[in-house]
Amino acid sequence: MPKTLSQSEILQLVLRISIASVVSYYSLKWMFDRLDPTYKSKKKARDKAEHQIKRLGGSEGLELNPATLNDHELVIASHLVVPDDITVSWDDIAGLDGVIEELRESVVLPIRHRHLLQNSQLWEAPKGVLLHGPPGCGKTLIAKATAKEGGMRFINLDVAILTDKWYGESQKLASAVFTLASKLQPCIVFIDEIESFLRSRNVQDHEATAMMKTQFMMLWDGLSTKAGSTVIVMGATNRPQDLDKAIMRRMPAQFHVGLPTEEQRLKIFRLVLSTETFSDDVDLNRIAKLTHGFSGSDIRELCRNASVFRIRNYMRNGSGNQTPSPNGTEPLPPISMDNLLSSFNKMKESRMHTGLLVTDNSVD
Ligand SMILES: Nc1ncnc2c1ncn2[C@@H]1O[C@H](COP(=O)(O)OP(=O)(O)OP(=O)(O)O)[C@@H](O)[C@H]1O
Repeated sequence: MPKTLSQSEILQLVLRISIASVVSYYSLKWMFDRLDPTYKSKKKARDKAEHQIKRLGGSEGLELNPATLNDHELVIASHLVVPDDITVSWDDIAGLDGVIEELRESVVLPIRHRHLLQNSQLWEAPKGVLLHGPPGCGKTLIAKATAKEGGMRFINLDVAILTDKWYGESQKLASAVFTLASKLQPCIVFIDEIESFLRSRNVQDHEATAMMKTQFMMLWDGLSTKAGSTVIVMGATNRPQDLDKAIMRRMPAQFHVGLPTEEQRLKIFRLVLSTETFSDDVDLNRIAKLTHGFSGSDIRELCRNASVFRIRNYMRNGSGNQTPSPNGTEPLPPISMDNLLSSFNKMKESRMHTGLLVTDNSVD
């Protein structure tokens, strides 16, 4: 006759089975984690995310415990930029006063003064903003400055992480973007090259990609209907024509950030050189005229090169050797017109070789 177990024996057995299950679960989890080739980068992202959120808690009193975030939210949070780290403000952008003024009125003021008109749905910031135009003309700069001026947290979303190769991960990450942004609000989710993952849907789309896009839009709509939500998706693109029409509709505020005109280039030159000393012979009007087709980023590069030319001349002694100037105590000479022109000619030449020289006169 089989022996019946006493109550304490049954309890012991249950306890042993429970302990064995827990140990097996964690051992297997540990093993699978390490088998995942992205384990190390995920861990690094998690550590970075925790660090950034703790900093937000310190400087802005954000009450968010990183331990309450799920793995996917932590991956997204690793792209969080803390306002203290945003060094850009409106003052660092030249020649784009019109765009700045509109963003100030439509995004920054409603967010900064949201307590004033809590019940007005008309004075709400748009849930989507699109900045479009050629590379290097200040789209990222504008997005960061808007976050800074609006006192908003900034998630610089890298679209590559949303296209995770593991089935189902993309959707979870897309959902994490919005749940995290809501916890961090007021918050801007910035997506550079937004057309690369929200391009017009077509039949060749992988099923998982199509589902991720649909889910992204549903979550975005969820934000729009949530009263008082201060999460803004800000997209930047060089190819607005490639964007899905449904996405376009979700970004009612759209701004063209084009190649600067001669007048705008002059303003950018003045701004970039405002911290430098330059000689009396520098004619900024002339250099602004010459640099037709240059972006703001090109102008910065031109000035940086001019500064390199200046230092190179300074380091050369009279015989032209690459040796420091006598006893190295002479003050650094100011940037000269010659330095700027040498830099301009160098850039023009390299652009001719790479075919990047703009010959379209419409921007001026
Ligand atoms: N209007 C501007 N005023 C001052 N600096 C500018 C301006 N436009 C561009 N720059 C300079 O060029 C750099 C690059 O600009 P930014 O990254 O904002 O361009 P972008 O339009 O986002 O380009 P991309 O499409 O390549 O991301 C800036 O960090 C800044 O130094």
